[in-house]
Amino acid sequence: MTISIGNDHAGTTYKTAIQNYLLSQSIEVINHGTDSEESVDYPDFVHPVAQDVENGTSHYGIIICGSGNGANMTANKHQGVRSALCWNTELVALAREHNNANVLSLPSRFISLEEALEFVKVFLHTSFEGGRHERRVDKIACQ
Ligand SMILES: O=C(CO)[C@H](O)[C@H](O)[C@H](O)COP(=O)(O)O
Repeated sequence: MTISIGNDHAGTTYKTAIQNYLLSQSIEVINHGTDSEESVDYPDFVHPVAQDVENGTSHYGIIICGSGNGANMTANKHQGVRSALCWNTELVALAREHNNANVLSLPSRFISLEEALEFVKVFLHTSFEGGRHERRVDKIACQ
């Protein structure tokens, strides 16, 4: 499995920890995020993640900014990307089960690092339920 990851300065610490966790699970990581805490603009680091998911280079994306909103908005501009902003484990599970989310957006200034790592685990280990949800997810894309 390959995961693309992107973050702004608010997400650097969390990104590094998540990246280390993914590598420990033998998951390939493409790091598009900044590795510095110097102020940057989140779209510059999120569009490449969404492009990877859009074109099939990566199975999933993980994006991190302070509130998670800017990163989420950016990712969802891409066709075929379903990015979910999550701040508890139930939302993460539902994003996979009901929405077949392929990008997880994390608000680093509103969740602990332990929560962020737990959310990543839940995201990766929860399957799409299909059925009635498949019809709805199919209707998300603009014709
Ligand atoms: O884009 C965001 C909000 O939607 C992110 O939370 C950014 O990380 C945040 O805006 C950065 O804020 P800063 O005051 O420039 O550190």
